[in-house]
Amino acid sequence: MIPDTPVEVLVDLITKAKDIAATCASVPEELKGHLQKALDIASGLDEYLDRMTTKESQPLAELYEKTVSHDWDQVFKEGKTKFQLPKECITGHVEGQALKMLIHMSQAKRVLEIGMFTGYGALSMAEGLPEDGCLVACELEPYLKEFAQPIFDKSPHGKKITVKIGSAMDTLKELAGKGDQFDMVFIDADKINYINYYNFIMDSNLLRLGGVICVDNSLYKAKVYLKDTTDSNGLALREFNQCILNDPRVEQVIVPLRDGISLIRRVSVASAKSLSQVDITDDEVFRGVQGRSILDRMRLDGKVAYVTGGGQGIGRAFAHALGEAGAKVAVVDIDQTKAEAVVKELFLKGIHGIPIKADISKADDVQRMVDTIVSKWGTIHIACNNAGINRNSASEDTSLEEWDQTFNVNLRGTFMCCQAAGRVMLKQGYGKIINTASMASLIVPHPQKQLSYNTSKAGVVKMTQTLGTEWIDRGVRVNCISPGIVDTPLIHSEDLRPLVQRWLSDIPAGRLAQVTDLQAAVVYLASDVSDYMTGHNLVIEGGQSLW
Ligand SMILES: C[S@@+](CC[C@H](N)C(=O)[O-])C[C@H]1O[C@@H](n2cnc3c(N)ncnc32)[C@H](O)[C@@H]1O
Repeated sequence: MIPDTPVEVLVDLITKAKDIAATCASVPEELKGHLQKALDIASGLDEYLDRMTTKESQPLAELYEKTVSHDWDQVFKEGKTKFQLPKECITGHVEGQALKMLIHMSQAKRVLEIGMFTGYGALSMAEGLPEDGCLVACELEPYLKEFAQPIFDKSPHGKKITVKIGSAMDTLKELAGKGDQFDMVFIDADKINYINYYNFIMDSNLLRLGGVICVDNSLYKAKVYLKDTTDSNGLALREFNQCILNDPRVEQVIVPLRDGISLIRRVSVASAKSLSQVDITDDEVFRGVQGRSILDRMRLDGKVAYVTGGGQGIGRAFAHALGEAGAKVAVVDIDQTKAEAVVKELFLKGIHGIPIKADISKADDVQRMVDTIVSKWGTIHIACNNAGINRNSASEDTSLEEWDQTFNVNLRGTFMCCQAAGRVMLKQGYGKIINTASMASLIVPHPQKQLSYNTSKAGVVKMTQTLGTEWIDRGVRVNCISPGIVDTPLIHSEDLRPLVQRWLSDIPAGRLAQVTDLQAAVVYLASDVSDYMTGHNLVIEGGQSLW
């Protein structure tokens, strides 16, 4: 077996040294013992890594078997491939799993592979991609696409892979011409061209900012650092590694796995500025506020939030959205079981949550809610006052009981939440309050009759405007979201079905709102990017209030 990695070279050399020592009487036993130990360490490493790495999927195992048992010399002799392809080309189990892990960790969605061979690396990476992820694999040899495709077709992840046959450089030019961009690139083709691929990828923006290039064989059997190297591939990779080290646009680390994998990350634009010929305005727009890109700035990591009415519908969607953005979330609901169920859902997604039972129309409950959160997590940064009720009646028949009930929850309850959370926020000079109002604060939705609801929600907007202006100079922003008609199970009831048809004809968007349509708005209002917004009523109603 020809040694293919630095460790395999070591094993080869130590084995030779040990064989020589065994035939030589003058070699001390201690030296023989050290040689044996060194051999055990070096020869056991790859086998141990293989054994301790999560088992590959069935399609990958099949692809591996099919590749290593194929007669590649015969294929070449028959003229089916332009080049003689050694089966050792294959990425293999440990490296394949490492690539898949990198895809997961970087949350890459678009991946480019240069040099696919039989597709082991491509399928490993595809397994790490989300459902809507995609991987473009460049390969010179048409034979390899035919070889890999039947196994891709057997895998549920194979549909994410598009194979582009031809010279990789031609494919790169085609992709760049279309304005394509990737989160991760795996370079594993002709070594001499690595530097050309790299330069083209960087110069044509094929790699997004923050994206990663993985380069295989960057230790090239240790030839990159051995002084007596004359091998052209070894010298090319030595030069390649040095070029990357000198490039201010990226940072790199070489992981000594198998034949070495370089991880090269495209870093912030600020460090690349020196390469630019154009006059750059080096400000927060260019660098990002505190060096953070717009999506980063919308993250809520470390923030403490609560959502009232969080046990279902819009509140549940808000709780998930805030949690996905990084916040810890107290799920508050009058129904303890529903609050607990949502907290369990959050937990499954790795989000910290606590369930709190509270009736927001009761002052004691509201104060207990705030105290529970503060004693558990120390503070409150984001208060989503979402709980509300909706009763329908013709105004001439509206009872005072209905009016009071509606106002007690929708307006008085929301005020008590704003006040109790606001006191915590004002003390710390920071807070985001997001109230759920309604499109009914702007228009009179019809044909249903809901005077008390409409009026209470108009009150929520005015309260939001007043608090928003009163507290902004002490770091507390108060805004509200006004959803249009939201698609909930209630709406599909026998009674309401005729109304839905009426409503739809009133909505330019041609459909009701889904709770997921409202999620980005709550994250936006909860994050620092909306700091200049206060007292605002963010209307999300598919255009209904405009008709
Ligand atoms: C080391 S193998 C790739 C192994 C593969 N990444 C895997 O996961 O098993 C290198 C592959 O690059 C392809 N290749 C070489 N030069 C190329 C070029 N200029 N354009 C496209 N593919 C090329 C070869 O045909 C070969 O299949």
